[in-house]
Amino acid sequence: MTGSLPMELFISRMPKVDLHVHLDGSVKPETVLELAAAQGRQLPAGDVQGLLPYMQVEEQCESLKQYLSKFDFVLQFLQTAEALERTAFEVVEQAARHNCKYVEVRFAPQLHRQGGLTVDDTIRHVIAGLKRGEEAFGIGARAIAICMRHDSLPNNSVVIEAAARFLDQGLVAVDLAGDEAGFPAAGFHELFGIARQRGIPVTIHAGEAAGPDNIYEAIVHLGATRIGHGITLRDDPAVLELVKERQIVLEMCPVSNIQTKAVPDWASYPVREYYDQGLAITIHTDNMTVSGTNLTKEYEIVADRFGFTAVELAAIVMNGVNAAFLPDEQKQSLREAVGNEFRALGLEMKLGNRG
Ligand SMILES: O=c1[nH]cnc2c1ncn2[C@@H]1O[C@H](CO)[C@@H](O)[C@H]1O
Ligand SMILES: [Zn+2]
Repeated sequence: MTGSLPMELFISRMPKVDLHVHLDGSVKPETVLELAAAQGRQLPAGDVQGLLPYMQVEEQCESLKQYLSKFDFVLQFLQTAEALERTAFEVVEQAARHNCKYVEVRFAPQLHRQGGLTVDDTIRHVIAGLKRGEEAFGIGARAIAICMRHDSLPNNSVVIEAAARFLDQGLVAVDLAGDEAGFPAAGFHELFGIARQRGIPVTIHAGEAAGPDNIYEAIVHLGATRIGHGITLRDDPAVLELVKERQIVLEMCPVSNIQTKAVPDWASYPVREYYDQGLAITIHTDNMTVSGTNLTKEYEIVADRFGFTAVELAAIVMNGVNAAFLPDEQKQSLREAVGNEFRALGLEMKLGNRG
């Protein structure tokens, strides 16, 4: 029941959270125009329409690798304090526009050092932008630091050690992203051992471009309590059972998952299957610009294609609230704020789909 609201309106108005959104994949083309001018850099096009092909994947994207090639262009402009602060602020702005109440913005510090910034600098500037966004838009925003799969152990260790210094200062977790098929999770035991030692929460991209063994590795050996995507989970019933048992959260990003060919088509997308099995699934954007998406669109698609009701969508949002890397007290106020908004939309809700 959505009360008297048509589904589309309900979805656009409902409170949401985005726990999986990359900073460099969510830069507005308008902003690149201004950053390029300020930085004295040449652009291949002088307007938003002309820039889009450099920033957004084509319909016929074949793989995660091809998808990842889109990030090179935008990263040139994200090498200064100003650019990091501004783009972090603007991710919060874009999220707030879709009535997102809380956003965890992830980025890879080592990809932003060509202008001489240290890893600590990059984290500081991103957090500053998120804080300004929190104040301007009245929503919550935290950072997640990403280690890149192709990077060296020393470089990635610096990221984890820096993350430890910013823990509870605006940064809440660490992640591993990049070419999953080329660099499986098993190669990162030592790196994420540091995260465990330092007590940093972990989410790992896994089961997106490789099999469920990567999900197993991420949970058992890398300490992940949340999994980015986890699409291939159904290929191994034992790993699926482990995810269920440990209440591991799946950060699903439908539009991106279709583009990277995590599944060949919508008919094989497992969101309904996972939900009905009682897995703690959540819905996010991954990369608003690269994927050409936003939170409203993601929820519209799953509602449309998989027949999720308003009550079910609310349960998915609540799964996200429960999975936020926030201290209990802050999570509780987020839960109350989100619950109140659902009630104002005429929905009596249960908290998540796990009963
Ligand atoms: O869906 C994804 N899977 C794996 N890696 C990704 C995905 N989206 C973005 N990145 C990678 O994360 C870096 C830091 O944000 C991006 O530059 C991109 O290489
Ligand atoms: Zn991602």
